Formats: sequence, structure tokens, C-alpha cells
Amino acid sequence: MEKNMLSLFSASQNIWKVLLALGFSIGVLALVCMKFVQQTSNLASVWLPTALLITVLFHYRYRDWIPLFCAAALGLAAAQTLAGAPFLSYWPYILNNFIEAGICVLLLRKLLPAQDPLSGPTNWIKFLAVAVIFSPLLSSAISTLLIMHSHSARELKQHFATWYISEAVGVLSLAQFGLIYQRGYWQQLGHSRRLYKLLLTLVLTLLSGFLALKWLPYPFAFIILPLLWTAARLPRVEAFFIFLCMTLMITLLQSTGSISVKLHFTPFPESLLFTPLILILLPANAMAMAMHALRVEKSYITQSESRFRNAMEYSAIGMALVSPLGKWLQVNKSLCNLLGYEANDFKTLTVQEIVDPEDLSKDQSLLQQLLDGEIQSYQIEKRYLCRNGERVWALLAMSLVRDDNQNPLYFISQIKDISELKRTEITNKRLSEALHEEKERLYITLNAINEAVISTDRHMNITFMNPVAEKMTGWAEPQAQGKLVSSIVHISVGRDGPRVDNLMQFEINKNLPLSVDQSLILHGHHTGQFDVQVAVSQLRTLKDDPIGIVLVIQNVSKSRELMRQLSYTASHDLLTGLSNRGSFEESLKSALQLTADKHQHHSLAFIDLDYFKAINDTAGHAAGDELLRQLSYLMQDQIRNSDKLARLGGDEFALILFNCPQEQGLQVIRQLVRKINEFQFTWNNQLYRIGASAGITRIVDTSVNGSEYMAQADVACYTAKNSGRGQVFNYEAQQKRLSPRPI
Ligand SMILES: Nc1nc2c(ncn2[C@@H]2O[C@H](COP(=O)(O)OP(=O)(O)OP(=O)(O)O)[C@@H](O)[C@H]2O)c(=O)[nH]1
Repeated sequence: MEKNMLSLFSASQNIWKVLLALGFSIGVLALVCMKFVQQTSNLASVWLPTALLITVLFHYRYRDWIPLFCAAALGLAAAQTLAGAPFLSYWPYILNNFIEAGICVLLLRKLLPAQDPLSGPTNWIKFLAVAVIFSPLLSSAISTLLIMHSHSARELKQHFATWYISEAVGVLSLAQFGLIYQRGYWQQLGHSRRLYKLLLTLVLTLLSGFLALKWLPYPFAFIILPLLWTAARLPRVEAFFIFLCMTLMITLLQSTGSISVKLHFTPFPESLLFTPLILILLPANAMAMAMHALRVEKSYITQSESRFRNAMEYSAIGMALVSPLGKWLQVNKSLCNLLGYEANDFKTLTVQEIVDPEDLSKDQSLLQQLLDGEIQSYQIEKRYLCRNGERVWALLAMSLVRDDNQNPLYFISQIKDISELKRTEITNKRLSEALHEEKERLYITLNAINEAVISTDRHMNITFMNPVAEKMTGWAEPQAQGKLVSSIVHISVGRDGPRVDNLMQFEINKNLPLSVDQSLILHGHHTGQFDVQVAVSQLRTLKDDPIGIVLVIQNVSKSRELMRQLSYTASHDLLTGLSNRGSFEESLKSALQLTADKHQHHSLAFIDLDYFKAINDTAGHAAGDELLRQLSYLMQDQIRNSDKLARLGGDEFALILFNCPQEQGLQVIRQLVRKINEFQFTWNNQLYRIGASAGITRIVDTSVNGSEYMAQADVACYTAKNSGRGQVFNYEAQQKRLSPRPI
């Protein structure tokens, strides 16, 4: 029978085998229980088939229930028939058994976990409420209703009580074992000590039970002792198995007449013989469940301790358990390796002996806070002393373990080697300081220099501007930062010339000639215009990737002004502001070029003042100077802007009338001489008059050079002088020969 039950509990895949085993087992159990019926009354005092059906239904899916019920029905019917019951008489009771088992399993499935239905005391109480109290009471009520019409009230009460006790004893004995038994449990025991322990306990328990039943008064009061001993000694499933065996043994002994269980209290009907069995099974089962809960907790604690021990032992960082007095209770390998001590050395060492004295009091207050429960843990960097005298930097993480009364038990110290990190930290600190110094120096340098310096990122957005750059562009650095450099730096070629869009054309590496006369103008934002020189350098990473540019803008306004002044001085007569001889000769070359290129004809005139020396002599040199200035202004006023008037020296002037026909040129010079002749010069309230003689020649021939044309004009002027002054003479070819006068 046991074998058949086992195969049932193991939830075999082969349903036919299960059905056969279930039908057979239920039949046998029913027969045994019914055999017992005949000894007492018309109801069995112990009824095991329903308990067996409950365990099987619990383990199988709902869709298997119908065949299972059929197999159980066949087994029960066969047993009833063998026991001699009329065919139709027992079916209502079989149906009642099925209702009880079905409702019971539905509720158990709802309330208990499928994996381990009796996993704790709470689940066990739920099981009692459903399977031992509610379901048997229900089926008792139904079975009583079935016979209500043909029995007296006393008989009905007795029937109800007997039915309930028989079902409850059956469920209490068998269903618990069936619910928690797992396939392969007996195979696991094999021939181990556990198996012999089980068998010994089984034999001793059953033997003591038998002896008590046979010879002792109140036998159940004694039987509870071996059952409790079993519950304390064996795992839950084995204890339940022995409880089942005890029930079966008592049932068999009673049914075979080997013993005679008697009730010593008259109010109990004879059919309630096994009420005491419930009363001893309940505490025994409770004990088994309590012991199971204890074992589970112990196993959990053991596993937890083992996990902690392993984690500590094989941890990559140093770990230790330290007593509140500073004694090392336990250390791991990593800590030994870190400090160079053997584990045994720590027995004689205190924490104070291996911590750098300078760091000893470092965490005193944190330690106190930890002990006072103000913090749960803390971390601190400390130096530890190695066995070889070296110091090693470590990160210490401390936490405290307390007992149930919150008294400190021991500290858990985790000590991580951070020497490498510290070295890197020190190097980084030095590097950072050096970098800061360098940056500071650069910043001061950039602030101190006279050039505007602007740097950008790779997208040409401004990242830095020095004060000079701020002053020249008219933008403060914070406002300019992040803006495109082209939106801040406006540079044009010449004051009104085209704007420079591509600043990279000023890149230093291109070796462009930079000269002050390259008239680049920076247009500031409300700060005016600056003559500038621009140099651009690309910034690159070590991998040569561009990361931006540095723009250096030099304000060359002053030097360019100086250049302009020098240039002016070199080409102008400082007294009159007219062009000087050198500049005039350049203009003459241009005139000759225009004649050559565009066939233009020009007029070249020499003008020499008459009696100028007399002004000097009578009114003074300063008066002569002033007269020269006023006459220059007068002459300049008579000619076009495109014409060129120059003072060659002393009181001699030269004039080129560009692209001017001969007759018109002659008229202009005559007009000019007349104006000079008519000019009245006032000096110290004295009125002075002066005159001028002029010679004129035409520039038409490209084969004649500038010097020759100058000489021609001079000759003509000389002729005018010699002809009585105040005259204008045209150059004639023969004049040169007649009056050879050097220019
Ligand atoms: N005030 C002044 N006098 C100058 C300057 N340069 C030359 N002279 C004088 O100008 C005079 C020029 O000489 P001349 O051309 O012989 O004098 P002139 O009286 O005009 O003689 P004619 O041309 O023959 O009429 C000299 O007395 C120079 O000293 C100058 O920059 N300022």
C-alpha cells in the first residue's frame, strides 16, 4: 500500500498508473476502515480514503479530477461490495466523501502555497481550519441529513460525531504527510544514517505505543510522549509518516481485536473511541511544525553565517571583526596580505598597534556616534602600519553589529588598500597646482600685453578675450563667450573697404607679409576704428586635431600714423604743404605714362616769383615765408584737384595740368600769373606787391623724358624772366639751344 501511495504522491506522468494506484489504495484503506466498523457501530471510527483523495486532488490539475474521482469511486464501491453492502446503499456516502474532498482541496489551493503547502505555522493553522474542522463538519452534516428521516435525535448526534471524528482523524493522520511529501524523498535517504534513525524512531514509537495500548490505563496519555519525541527528533515529513503509521497500527490492532481501546468517560459514545487520538495528534503535529520552523530558521541562520564567512574569507578587500575593546576577533586573508601579518598574529595585536599614531584619533568621534547609534556606518581614510614598517593608505568602512538588546557585539571593518589612489591623488594635485600656476601666469601675461588676444573653440565660438580685446572690440568677455568670432571681430581692408570674412587668411603659418601699411581696420562696437595687424594661430591636440584658433590683434594706429607723417614729409614741402620736387617728379612720370598709355596731352609749367628777395630783405624772412604760403594757397585755388602743383625750392613752383590742351593750359597759367601779379600782401600794416614769371611746355611725346620736359619749362620761364618779368612764355625748341640753363 505504501508503494502505491508513494507512486501517487510522486505525481507520475502516467495517469493510468495513478488512477489504478488510487483506486486500489482507496479500496484497501476503505476495507481496513470498514473492517473496524463491524467491531464498533455502523460507521468507521477512522476514515482514511477521503484524506488520501484530498492529497491526490491537491497535487493534480483540475482536468484530471474526473478520472481521479472515477478511480476513487470504483475503489470505494469495490470495497463496499466486498464488505457486503447493498449496491445502491453506499453511493450517497461516496458522493459525500467527494464533496468534502473537492471543497477542501479548492479551499486549500486558495489558501496555501502549491510548492510547500505547510511551510509555516500560519499555513498549518489554515490547513487545520479547512481540512480538519470545516470540511469534515460539512460532510458530517450532509451524511446526517441523509439519514435524518429514519433515526432518532440521539442516533443522529452520535452519527454526526462519529463521522466527524473519523474524517478528522484520517485527515490529521494522512493528509499532512501527503501534502508535503515530495517525489524521491525515500530514495534520497538511501542507506544513510538518517534512514536508520527514521527506522529506529519508527520501531521505538510504535513499540511503545503498542505496549501502552496493550497494558497501560489511559494509553493515549502515554502514546503522546513517543509522538512528541518523534516530532522533536525527525524532520517534519518523517514525523508525519510515523504519526500515520501510529494511526494505522492503532486502527489495525483495534480492528483485529489485539487491543481494546476503551473510553473512561461515560458521556462519550463508544463510536468516538478515537477522539483521544485527535487530542494527541494535534500537539504532536504542532510540535512537528514548530520544530520544522525552528530548523528552517536555524538553516537560514547557518546559511547566512556561511555566506558571510565565505564573503569575508574570499573578499578582495581586507575585512575584520573587531571587539568594542579593539581586539581582532577575526581577520580575512586579504587583510593579512595587505598588512603582512599572519592571521594568528592578530590574536596578540590591538587595533591601536597597527594604525598610524597620527590617524588613531581621526575617527574617534565617528566611532562614538556609531556606538551611540547616531550613525549606521562611516568611512574614513587611514594609514596602517605594515609588519615591515611601511605605511599603507587604506579606506576604512566601519559598521557595528548589536545583540537583541542593542548592546554592541563587534565592529565589521572593511579595509581597502588605496595607496595607489593616494599616489595618483598626490600626483594629480601637483599637476593641478602646476596647471593652475601656468594658467595664472598665462592669464597675467595675456592681461598685461598690449595686443588683443581672442581664442575660440573648434566651432569658432569665442572662449576667451583679454582686456585689450574687450577694449578694442567693445565686448565684455562674458557677453562675447560662446558667440561666433566673426560676429564680434569686424575687420575691413581700409576704412571703407570690403569686410574680411575669413580670418584664417591671417594664419601665421601662411607666412603672409605683415606690414603696417597693410591697412586693416578693426571696427569696434561703439569703440571706434583701429588700424590693426592680425595674426591667427590654430590650436591643435597632440593628435593634431583642430580645437580652435587664437587671434592676436595688434593696434598699429600710432605707427601707421607715424608712417603716414613720414610719407607726407618725404613728399611735401613743409612750409607750403605743396608737393616737393621728388613727389612732383613721380607725378611727372605718371603723366608720361598716361601719355604713353592713353595718348593724353598735358601741360607742364615753371613759375618763378619776381623780386621775392626784396620781400625778404625789407619785411624779413618770416614775411617771405608767409607770402610763400599765401601764394601757394592762391595758386592751388586756381587749378583742378587732379592737377599737380609743387614747390621745387626757394620761390620756384612747378605745375602739371593733366590731360589739358595747349591753349587751355596757357590760359590757366596766364590767369595764375595775373592773380599773383595782382596779389597784395600785407605784413606789419605794410602793403607789398609781387609778381611771377612762368614758362610752359607741352607733354605730348613719349620719347622725351621727364628731366627734358622739366628743362624745357625752366628754359621757357627763364625766357619770360629775361623778357621783363610778369610774363608767360611757351617753350620753343630753339630756346633750349639759345639759353642753356641747368635745371
Ligand atoms: N623767406 C624765404 N626766402 C627764401 C626761401 N628760399 C629761398 N629764399 C630766398 O629767395 C630768394 C630767391 O632769390 P632770387 O630768385 O634771386 O630773388 P628774386 O628777387 O626773386 O630775383 P629774380 O627772380 O631775379 O626776380 C633768395 O634771397 C633766397 O634767400 C624761403 O624758404 N623763405
